[in-house]
Amino acid sequence: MKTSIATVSLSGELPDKIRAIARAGFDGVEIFENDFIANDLSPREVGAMARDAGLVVTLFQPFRDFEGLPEPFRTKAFDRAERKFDVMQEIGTELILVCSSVSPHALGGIDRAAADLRELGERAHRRGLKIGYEALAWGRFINDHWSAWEIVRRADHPAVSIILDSFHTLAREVDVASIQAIPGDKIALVQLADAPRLQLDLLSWSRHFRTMPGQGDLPVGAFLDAVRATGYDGVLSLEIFNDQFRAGAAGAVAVDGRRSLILLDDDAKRRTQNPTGRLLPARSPCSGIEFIEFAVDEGAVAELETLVRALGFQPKGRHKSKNVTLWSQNGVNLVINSDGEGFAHSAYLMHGPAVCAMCLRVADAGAVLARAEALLATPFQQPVLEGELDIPAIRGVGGSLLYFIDDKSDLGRLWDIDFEAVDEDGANAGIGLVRIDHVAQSMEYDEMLSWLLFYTSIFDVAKAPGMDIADPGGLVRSVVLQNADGTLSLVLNGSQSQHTASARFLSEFFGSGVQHIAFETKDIFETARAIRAAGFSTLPIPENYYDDLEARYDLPDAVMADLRALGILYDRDEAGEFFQLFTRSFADRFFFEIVERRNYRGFGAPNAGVRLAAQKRLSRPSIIPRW
Ligand SMILES: O=C(O)c1ccc(O)c(O)c1
Ligand SMILES: [Mg+2]
Repeated sequence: MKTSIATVSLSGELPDKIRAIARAGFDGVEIFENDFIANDLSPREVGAMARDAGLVVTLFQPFRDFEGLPEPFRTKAFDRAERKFDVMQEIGTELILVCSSVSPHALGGIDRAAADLRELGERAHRRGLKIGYEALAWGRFINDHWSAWEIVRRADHPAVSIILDSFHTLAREVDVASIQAIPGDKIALVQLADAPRLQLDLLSWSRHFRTMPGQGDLPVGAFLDAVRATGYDGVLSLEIFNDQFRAGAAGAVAVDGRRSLILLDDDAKRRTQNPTGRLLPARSPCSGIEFIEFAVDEGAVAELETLVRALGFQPKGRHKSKNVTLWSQNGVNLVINSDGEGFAHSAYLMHGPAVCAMCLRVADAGAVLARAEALLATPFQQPVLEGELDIPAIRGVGGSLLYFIDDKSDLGRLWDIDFEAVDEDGANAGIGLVRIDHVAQSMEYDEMLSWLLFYTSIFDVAKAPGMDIADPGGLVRSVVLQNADGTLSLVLNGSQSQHTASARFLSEFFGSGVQHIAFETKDIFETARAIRAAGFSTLPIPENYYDDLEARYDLPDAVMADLRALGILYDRDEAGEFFQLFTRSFADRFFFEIVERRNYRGFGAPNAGVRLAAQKRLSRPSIIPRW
């Protein structure tokens, strides 16, 4: 697979874009005309810069409003094209993208357009250049690949082919099967882009909201399958108009682009009967989170231990060579690391008391690491002592670590190998927590698509439709990623406002990370009472909330009374019921949630605004006087 990306997809000036594209490992670059015009290097210098960076210039684009013009516009359009051919020859690229006309002067008529393209093809041919004709979804007369193909077919010139762009086809819901009627050797280039489903006019949707394949909702995989069925084996090029990406870090966006193409290609190969070429290691099934690790210092360790003890955890193991303790309850494991060296200590110095790592239980840890590396994740290693395990790990959100263990190697005996068992009170079964239900990570809004692709590409998790949740300081975007049996659920939260809890978390915490961890209990009322008995109060919930619950649902009086007394929130869907409560936050950094599910698959979204407001009241004095 040869890959390329349009310069319009990235931030910066043309040289920055070219460097970022080369560094991310693309084979080629599409020079977007506006980027070229605004830059002060000559066409020759731009071409040399791309080639020196190891890139082929796959395309010069776009050439607008060409076909179907009456005179004198027609002659002018051909003159303009000749000038662009000059530029292309200096840059050293063969192919120009002609996009379907939106000109008010254009006349319709397939044969008129075909004749214009034939003549343009002939002129290009004389200079050793080629034309690729693309239908813009909002083109005046030509707005789908099928009509564009009819024009290219009738132009009937060896230098005139079609350019397919997944956005234009999928946004209009043109049947991708029709692509298979186009001969592969008449496809000059394939541009790929995804997008979230939005109720928006096609042009605004395309110019502002395109995403990398896999980050949106469009069936880009089905589009690629149809393209491949034509025999097309040429370049796959990303063309992503996206406001966030234009403002983001070019290097990171380029890496996301490469990741999306590696994934798309691998997924496509897997769908074919006899995949050729090398496949990535398959997504290894994940059966849950083996442990969550907190980095603290000697000062905070006692406070955190008091909290986790109140939540029913008992010390069960001590690391053989580090200041690290395993706290457990019914197979739910928390690791508290207050060692003065190593990764956790660096994480503590950087972020304060925080979750510094999570460990996933997978079928094959080595395969997950290999897949992650092939998908451009950053592996992590630190020295371990003789006899201790070297647990495979990669960098995750906010520089934290994701460890992987499996049962097919010694990694499955982690607690026996690296830890010495402790048993203070073997009979203590905790307060009923049985599972890590989900982990919520806060991040910059602009990072969300990147981490979404990171998780969905490496693991067997799928995204649920995103939601906007009202924080008193603004809206918070929330996306749930979950595997099929629900053993791994990750919630990504980000907000554009600077005033939400999510945003405050980032600024005070020096970066993204875990903001809360939810545990499942089989009896939330008992669990809530046990937390109270341990001397901890939970997040206070306003009476107004309970009055509303009472009005909405016919819950028995005794249940209502317990909900009120214990600060438990409630939700219901078609399938079942949901109960949740929250601890007060630890060091104003992170908090725990406890949930009880009775056939309910969601996350209590209707309650999130109430929770956020309650946390806001506790977190710090409001600047708005209360009277
Ligand atoms: O938005 C546009 O005008 C535009 C230009 C060139 C393309 O290849 C495209 O897909 C869209
Ligand atoms: Mg395009």
